[in-house]
Amino acid sequence: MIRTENLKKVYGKFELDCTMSVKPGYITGLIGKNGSGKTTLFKSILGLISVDGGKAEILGKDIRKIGENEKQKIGVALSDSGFSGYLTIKDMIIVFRHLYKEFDEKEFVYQVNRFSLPMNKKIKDFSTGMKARLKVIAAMSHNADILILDEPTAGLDVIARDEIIDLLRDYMEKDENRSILISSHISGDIENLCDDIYMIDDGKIIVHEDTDVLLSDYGILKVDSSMFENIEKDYILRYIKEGYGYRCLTDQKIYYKENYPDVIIENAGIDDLMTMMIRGEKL
Ligand SMILES: Nc1ncnc2c1ncn2[C@@H]1O[C@H](COP(=O)(O)OP(=O)(O)OP(=O)(O)O)[C@@H](O)[C@H]1O
Repeated sequence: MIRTENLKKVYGKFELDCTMSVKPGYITGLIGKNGSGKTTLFKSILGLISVDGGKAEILGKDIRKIGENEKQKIGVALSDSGFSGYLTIKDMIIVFRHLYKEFDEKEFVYQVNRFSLPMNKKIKDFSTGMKARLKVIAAMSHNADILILDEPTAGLDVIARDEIIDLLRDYMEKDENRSILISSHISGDIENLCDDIYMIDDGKIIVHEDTDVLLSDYGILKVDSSMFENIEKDYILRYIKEGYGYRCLTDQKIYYKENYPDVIIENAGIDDLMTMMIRGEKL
């Protein structure tokens, strides 16, 4: 549904260079620390900024050739843009009736009421949580096949984040060919929601893995210096020297469990993985 191939964007010393894909029926997560390039990648995919090389396709079409029909099938919520603060939800409904052929007004109003969003209040006076909920339900309001959501849970408390995650699950359940590309720097949100995870650092994809594989196969080994000298290193992706010895990231946890029963092996969450991939050294 989305495919990029060496999609490039240069801002001074920062260079985005990303190859990735979002498959139908999948929720694909993009995780990366602040400034790693998530918003730049989304804007490049959507053709909202000029790019410096590579390709991007949405729904099988080059982004530069995308027409009105395809645009109707994409729902977008970006982190640094939104609706004019001077509009109310009532005003937005009028805009959406004209903008989207498949605007589902009944469902949109249902969601607005469900989240107790005020119809007649100017959006600039909404709280962060209200604006975030509105962005997501607006992106979902017109029967899009694909949602592109940049940090939809940023700045929200845990309850509000869960609500948005539930909304996204409901959206996927309605049609098995829908897909979502979502970015976050909150690893828990990505881990709970996504089928497929890309990790971005300094504009480059550093890990791409199925969430299930990531949680089942990746692990952190804790070894002392002599064990570190002797252990099989073919499956160690990164290591960090610490007081007692070494922390090592592997994508073959079972191999070490079977062959080195005395070694402490912890499960690697997404935060551990990101820390190890970014701060750790390669052998
Ligand atoms: N319009 C711009 N002009 C110059 N540099 C930019 C511009 N937009 C982004 N950058 C730079 O590109 C890099 C990536 O920024 P980007 O906003 O894509 O990161 P991000 O991962 O979305 O960060 P965050 O999680 O903080 O939103 C940063 O170094 C940023 O300073």
